[in-house]
Amino acid sequence: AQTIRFATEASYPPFEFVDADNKIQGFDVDLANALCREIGAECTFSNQAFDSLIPSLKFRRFDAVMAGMDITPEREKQVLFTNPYYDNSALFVVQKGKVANIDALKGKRVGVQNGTTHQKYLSEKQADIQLVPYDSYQNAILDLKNGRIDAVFGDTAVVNEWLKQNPNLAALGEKVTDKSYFGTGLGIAVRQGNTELQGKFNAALDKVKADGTYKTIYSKWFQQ
Ligand SMILES: NC(=[NH2+])NCCC[C@H](N)C(=O)O
Repeated sequence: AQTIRFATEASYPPFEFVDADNKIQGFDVDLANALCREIGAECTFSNQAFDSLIPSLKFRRFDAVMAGMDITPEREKQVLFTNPYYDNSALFVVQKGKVANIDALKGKRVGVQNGTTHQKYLSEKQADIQLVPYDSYQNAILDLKNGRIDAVFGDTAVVNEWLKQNPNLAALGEKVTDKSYFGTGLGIAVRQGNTELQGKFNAALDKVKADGTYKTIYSKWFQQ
């Protein structure tokens, strides 16, 4: 069978994380495995720094990137995306009672992961916020809990997961859905020109959406 090598950055539950047995798990992994079953391919996952995913894909170290990655016009200049597989938005998280509203984040320190749409959005749209870049969102949340930073900005489903694990954290303000950063949804990236794999993924996505597999996987990982 064909082998499809996926790369991700696995500190991003519920999309992807490393479990107690050192296995990469999550919504993206379950969905990728369902797609691979449709395609009749063998799939492998490896864990990389988020900002190295697109460069490594271009260098042919992997065949596909599935990492809670937003489809953006800027990334589309470098890679080819499948149709969106998840509707995305972004949200701030703070220590409960510490920050009144998004305006109050002016001059404050906000953690983001390097290479993400969150980093780009804040640097371009919220220049008054002091950005603190992290290699992983796990480290950003640790610093938020320790009070080294004032907020973290991440994908809504991931923020909801942090809120579940940390009763002392709270969401701040409304979801951000600016189309040029977060609006188009998450996609699987393949190399420019690899329309063959893109086509297989899209056909498999249609299939798992139609036969209920997608819904089952979705309900396993996201609270309704
Ligand atoms: N696996 C991860 N750490 N993903 C971070 C994704 C963040 C954001 N959705 C982006 O595309 O830039």
